[in-house]
Amino acid sequence: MRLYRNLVFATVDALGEIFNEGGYADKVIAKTLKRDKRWGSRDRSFIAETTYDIVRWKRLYSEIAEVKAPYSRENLFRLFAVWATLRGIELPDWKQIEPTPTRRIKGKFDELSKIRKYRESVPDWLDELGVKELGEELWEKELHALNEQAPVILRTNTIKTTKEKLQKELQKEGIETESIAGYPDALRLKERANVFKTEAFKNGFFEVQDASSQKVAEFLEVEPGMRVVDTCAGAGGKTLHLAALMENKGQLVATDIYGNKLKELKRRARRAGAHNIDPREIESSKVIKKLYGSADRVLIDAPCSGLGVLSRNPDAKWKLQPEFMENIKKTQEEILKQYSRIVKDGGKLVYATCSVLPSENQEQVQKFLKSEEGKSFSLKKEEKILSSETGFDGFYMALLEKK
Ligand SMILES: C[S@@+](CC[C@H](N)C(=O)[O-])C[C@H]1O[C@@H](n2cnc3c(N)ncnc32)[C@H](O)[C@@H]1O
Repeated sequence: MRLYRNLVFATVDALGEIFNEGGYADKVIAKTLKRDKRWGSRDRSFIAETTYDIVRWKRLYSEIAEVKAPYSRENLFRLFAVWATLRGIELPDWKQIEPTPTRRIKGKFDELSKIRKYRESVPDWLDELGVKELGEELWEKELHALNEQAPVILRTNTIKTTKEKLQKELQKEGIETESIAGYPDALRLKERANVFKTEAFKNGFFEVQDASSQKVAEFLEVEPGMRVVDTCAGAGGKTLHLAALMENKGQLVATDIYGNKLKELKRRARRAGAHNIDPREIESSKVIKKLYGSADRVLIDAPCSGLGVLSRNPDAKWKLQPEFMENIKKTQEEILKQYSRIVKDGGKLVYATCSVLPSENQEQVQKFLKSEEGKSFSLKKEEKILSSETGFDGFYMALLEKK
């Protein structure tokens, strides 16, 4: 593989923003890719994938390169040199890249790979937490799976098309996909491609959504004509799926504390042809109180650590802090108690997270069931999805019924 100066420099700039200025990898990469209109799809995937790789393996590569935060430009080039060397790519003789002894890099890699926190590249505190929550063996497997590059999965928008028709449309645009057993609306890309550029996307025939995430809306057992509330709707990944399962019939209230996310939801809903969504920003507790006792179905896709989606969001390893973990658990507990009151008698509630930690998942549900607010609910079923078992995101979902 030949290394192109402008692509490597763009990657190093992106890494500087992520590591030194706290930028979010997805946003920084999206901005970087806008820098040069002449970049083709290969150039763009070089920048995106190399940046994600170095973010993913930050601790391991820093240890090998003997560099520390805050990273000087010279140090960022060192990290890049480690990345290239470990992939067998010949380093160019640019002045920014010092001659790096390949044998030394590989030797250090072999030595550090014996220790999990370096091999899987995680901060000490997170490694300790993972072991405490899942046990040594399961954490090791899960962490390894979460360091793999995530596959690209689409969810067919059944409001507008069928999976078979979508597959043909994409094929016409040069994109090959395959079905996934057990996931009725999902298609997996055989090769990575920028699906957002396709006519099929512009026409609202699909959304990009991980296979595990596609299970959540199904778990809620919605039916056309119901009154459903998606309490932590964000930009609407699951809201849009719920709308499709409800066949656009009934009422789907989508709330979130961030109005800008709901704006994005509205845009996506228009593209998807979903007409039964009523977005409501939670500006005060009144917005939720007004909904008490009114819904057949309630989804709480709770804010969480996001540890189950590390494969698509590897910078969370470095951005998460122990204090955040404590606070988010309190938020989850409060949200469950408050938002469960939206469910009417005989109605159902799904509590879901994209975390693999029992303390954010089954332990929260158990605590809720023992609380005053949870007394009238019973647990119907729950599913713990591990990335090491499915190859998709780590997720948790529980279906509760109100007596
Ligand atoms: C896991 S994300 C939701 C993802 C979204 N459901 C989807 O499928 O695309 C959690 C969401 O909860 C929102 N949130 C955080 N605290 C909240 C609260 N107290 N009430 C409602 N939403 C909240 C966040 O803004 C975020 O959008």
